[in-house]
Amino acid sequence: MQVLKFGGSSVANEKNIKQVSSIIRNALSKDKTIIVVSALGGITDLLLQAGSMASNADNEYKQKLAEIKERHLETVRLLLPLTHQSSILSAVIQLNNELEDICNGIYLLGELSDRIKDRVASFGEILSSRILSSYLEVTGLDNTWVDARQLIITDSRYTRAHVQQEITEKYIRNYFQSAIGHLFILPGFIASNEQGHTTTLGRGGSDYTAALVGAATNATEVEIWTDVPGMMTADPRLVPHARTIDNISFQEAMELSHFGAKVIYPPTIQPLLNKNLSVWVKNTFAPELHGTLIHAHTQSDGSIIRGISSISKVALCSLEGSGMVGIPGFSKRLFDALARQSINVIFITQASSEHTICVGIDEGAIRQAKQVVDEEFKNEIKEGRVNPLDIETGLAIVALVGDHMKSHTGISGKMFGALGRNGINVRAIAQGSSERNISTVINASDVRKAINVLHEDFFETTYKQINLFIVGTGNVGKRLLHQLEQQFQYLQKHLRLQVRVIGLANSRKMVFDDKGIRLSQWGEALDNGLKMNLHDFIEEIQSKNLRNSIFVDVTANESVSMCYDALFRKSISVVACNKIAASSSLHNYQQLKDLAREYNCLFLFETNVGAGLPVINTLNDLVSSGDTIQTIEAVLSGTLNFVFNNYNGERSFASVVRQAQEEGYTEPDPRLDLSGKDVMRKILILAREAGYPLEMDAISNNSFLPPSCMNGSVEDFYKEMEKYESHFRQLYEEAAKDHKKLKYVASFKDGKAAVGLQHIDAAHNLYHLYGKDNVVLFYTTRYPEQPLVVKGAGAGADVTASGVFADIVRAARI
Ligand SMILES: NC(=O)C1=CN([C@@H]2O[C@H](COP(=O)(O)OP(=O)(O)OC[C@H]3O[C@@H](n4cnc5c(N)ncnc54)[C@H](O)[C@@H]3O)[C@@H](O)[C@H]2O)C=CC1
Ligand SMILES: N[C@@H](CC=O)C(=O)O
Repeated sequence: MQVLKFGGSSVANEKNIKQVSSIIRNALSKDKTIIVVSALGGITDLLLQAGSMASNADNEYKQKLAEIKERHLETVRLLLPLTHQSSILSAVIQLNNELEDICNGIYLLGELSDRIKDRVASFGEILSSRILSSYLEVTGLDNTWVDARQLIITDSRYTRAHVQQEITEKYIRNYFQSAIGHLFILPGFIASNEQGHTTTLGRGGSDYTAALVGAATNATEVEIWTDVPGMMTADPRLVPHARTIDNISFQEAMELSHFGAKVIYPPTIQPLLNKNLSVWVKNTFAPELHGTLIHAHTQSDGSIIRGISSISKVALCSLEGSGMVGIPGFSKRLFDALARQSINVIFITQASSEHTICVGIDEGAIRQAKQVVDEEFKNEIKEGRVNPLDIETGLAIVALVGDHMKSHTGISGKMFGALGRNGINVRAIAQGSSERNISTVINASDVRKAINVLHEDFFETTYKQINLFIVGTGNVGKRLLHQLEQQFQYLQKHLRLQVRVIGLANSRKMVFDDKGIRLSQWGEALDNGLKMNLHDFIEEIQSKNLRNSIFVDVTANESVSMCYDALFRKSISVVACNKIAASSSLHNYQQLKDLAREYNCLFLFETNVGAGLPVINTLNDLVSSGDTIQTIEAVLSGTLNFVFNNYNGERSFASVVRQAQEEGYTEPDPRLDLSGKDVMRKILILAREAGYPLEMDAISNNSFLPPSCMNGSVEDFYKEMEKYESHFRQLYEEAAKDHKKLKYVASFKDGKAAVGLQHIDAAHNLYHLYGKDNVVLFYTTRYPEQPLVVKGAGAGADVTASGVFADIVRAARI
């Protein structure tokens, strides 16, 4: 014997009923079959509405009844050929007439008792099962319609009747043992009491009917057919990559169902659990899919976490006070008080200090909770031993569920780590000693992010989604976007990172796309975007509240650098090639680093020194492994190195500088390079990263640029430099006559930093530097004589973009 139960969506209309019949036909080829049917989708609500309207003397109930009647008649008309409609049509009409008589009675009496409610609601399952039975008959599947009220006997708690197990099991067993035939159709949800009055089984009632029948007949298979592919690892509306769970234990199913995965209502499956029978959850509309097998026993398929679920609209109620410590009975009184108001407690925590007890309840019940608890503890509150009940709303519970969590360490650590890295504040925690469920209370606005983060960490072997917000589409920005586009597949395949640009801006425009901006067409997308407003851009990033968000600053703008702190406070990592923040006041630099640490995110600016060269990371590695930086000697300006390598007086100094700008080595304002300011920033950053608390104004700068070149615009600067050509030639010739090269050298020694032009001879470490190269010499405790050297191209859009890219990957992999 096998039992198949079809829910309301499976029999919602003629098309679905035909699909159900093909599943039944297939099942019949294997074994004798009992079908349990819910009402046509939406009908139970309509029936109860009609009853309630009638009791409130609202004439509209007649319209509801007409709607109910028409839905069923229409289904019959569409399902059956005209020649076979008459008997079922008259049965449907007769049942609807009976329903109408009852509702007229309710209208006249102005009263709707629970008993009559059950009577009204029962028409849904009776009608659906009769229609299905007729259709199967007409299509050649002989069957017997069985009135479930004859087999399932309950007490008289109408609307949520309790089944009398023994007698029910006996009736069902006896009936099916002697019944002739292969196919039986039963209305789910309905039963009767000892007086023969109709009762209903409450929430999940049809599942319960199937379980009772399955258990009593020792069915080989019990299948719950519904409109989803089975129980899912998370709510698919929140997590697009949620997948069906193949196997799950009853206990896990119960935990997940309690937390929102309402595919089945496990408590109603208890009869099967008692008999160690398993249940399949299958999709009516994709029967070929595996579905979910709910086992009586825990089965290990290697997964530790089975699913993630959530409950929204949760309020946390905290009872707190010194008067609670060490005094038995407080919690009992709290729970009794809540129970008196039928307030369901969905979450409990109490620290071992016993100073506070905290319960989670539905937000809808907060007023009654406050009233009843404050009343219960009014004496203690008056005496100041307990505070009035504190209630916080706008919360939700997110829970990890899995039987095997108990045999694994580190699950909660991983859970809280993932939430923390994404700035999700955990307000309360509960884990039962069964270790089957770890529940956290978080802000409701963080639920989507939390579930996705956890899903990614615990289930997705595919990839982690990284959400980028990039500001700056100039020389470096353009190359970065190009590299991101080119490397998309590589990152996904080899690093399991799916990197999407969600927000993009320059000084004119900004654009957002939650699915990721198409990088082949970012220019067009930006042109069609909104007028750039930095404040709005940052606010949008914060309100999107996406997991694994990274802000990328590819500008040279101070206002942009001043937004980092707000981003860190939302646990959003910042990657910057913009040097302004790291070379701002020591206080600001330290505060930004502290904030990033405090909010579990990263502040990465490797490209601030040496563009794509691994200068800062090398320095950090030395320091963190216990080395001490004693001296730094470096050439840190790609622009100046390029200029002095290419200038020999044959063409003007200004034209060589212009070439450096055209080739993308200079700052957006090349005066920063020529004045030595850019080099000062870099040596300042290196000194700070080496652990020395340096300020910019403590750095001496032996500049070679005539002060008047700094006046006016960039074009004025070029014109002014032309006027000083003889000055630049003289600088060159003085060095050249001694076979020396001009190098703009940055040094740091004994806590002091200096930058300036120097003559370098061929024996010097800094001499052999070509093109736009940079070189950094670290003399440390471990490298006292021969320095650790980092050398290579130190400017240029491509190498800088690749350094920014590497920082993005670093931030993505935390
Ligand atoms: N070129 C190089 O070799 C290296 C450059 N860098 C740094 O890279 C950064 C960018 O340099 P480039 O791309 O050459 O500059 P760029 O001038 O070509 O581009 C700057 C971009 O920032 C945007 N921008 C400026 N102010 C903005 C604001 N308030 N809001 C939004 N967008 C704004 C501009 O619209 C432009 O798209 C600079 O900070 C520079 O110091 C760092 C290392 C090496
Ligand atoms: N303008 C800079 C670029 C890198 O920071 C330089 O020339 O070095």
